[in-house]
Amino acid sequence: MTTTHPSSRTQDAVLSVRALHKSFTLHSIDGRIVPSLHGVDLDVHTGEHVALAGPSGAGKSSLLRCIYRTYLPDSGSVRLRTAAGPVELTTLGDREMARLRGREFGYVSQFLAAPPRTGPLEVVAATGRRRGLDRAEAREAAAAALHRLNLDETLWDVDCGVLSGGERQRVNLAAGTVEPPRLLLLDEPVSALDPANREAALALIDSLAGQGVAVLAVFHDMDAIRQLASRVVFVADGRIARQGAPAELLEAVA
Ligand SMILES: Nc1ncnc2c1ncn2[C@@H]1O[C@H](COP(=O)(O)OP(=O)(O)OP(=O)(O)O)[C@@H](O)[C@H]1O
Repeated sequence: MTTTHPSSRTQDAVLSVRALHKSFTLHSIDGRIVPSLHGVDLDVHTGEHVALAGPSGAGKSSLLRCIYRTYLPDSGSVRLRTAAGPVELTTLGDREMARLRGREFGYVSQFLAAPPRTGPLEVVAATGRRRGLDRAEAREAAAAALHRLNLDETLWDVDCGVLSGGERQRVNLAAGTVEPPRLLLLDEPVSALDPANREAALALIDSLAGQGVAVLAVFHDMDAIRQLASRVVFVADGRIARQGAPAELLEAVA
């Protein structure tokens, strides 16, 4: 078991997080401070699949959100290697951040955010277009992703708002992985899926490393971590407690 991963080389990391701190102020409860992250350091490299594990409330989702800047960290650095070179995300302007989110990195949350009266094919194809595909290519790639995740074709033009939780999760994952960016952040991407659909989703996620994508994913499911991860990072109380190969680390915490 290691506390510092041997391949932590900042220079060629796709993602480099340093000394990241985040706390929340609950203004409705006398300004109570809820600590969330305490100085997280993490590198993720091309083709690596890093799984974030740890107890509920440990700070795993907060870490993903601080990287994607859904949450603004209190301090620290989040550096993304882009086509134009390394970019510091914590201080980036909103317009440039929106551009990078479209093309350079993606975040698959547990919840599907789709415009009203929009069907799965359109939602997934729209992400493909933002990632540089033309209209026809985007529809083709979207159809392939939805097929791969076994979403029944009769649902492809149905308002996403009426889909079941598992169907929405598959649409979300299809959108996240279509024409995948260099870094994908996944927050419990298979939590609502039945066994057959879960296997299809895990296979899709597993294929990303071969396409040169770096994946940073939160999983509660230890079997999924064993199946997919090249490294597991165990988060506890807002800190990285341990990290290493899944076989050694999961055995140690079992
Ligand atoms: N928007 C928020 N406002 C206030 N506190 C928050 C907010 N988001 C997260 N927290 C707090 O930060 C801490 C870490 O939460 P986080 O969701 O990151 O944990 P987690 O490890 O992802 O948990 P889980 O596995 O249950 O999803 C928790 O104490 C949580 O209550």
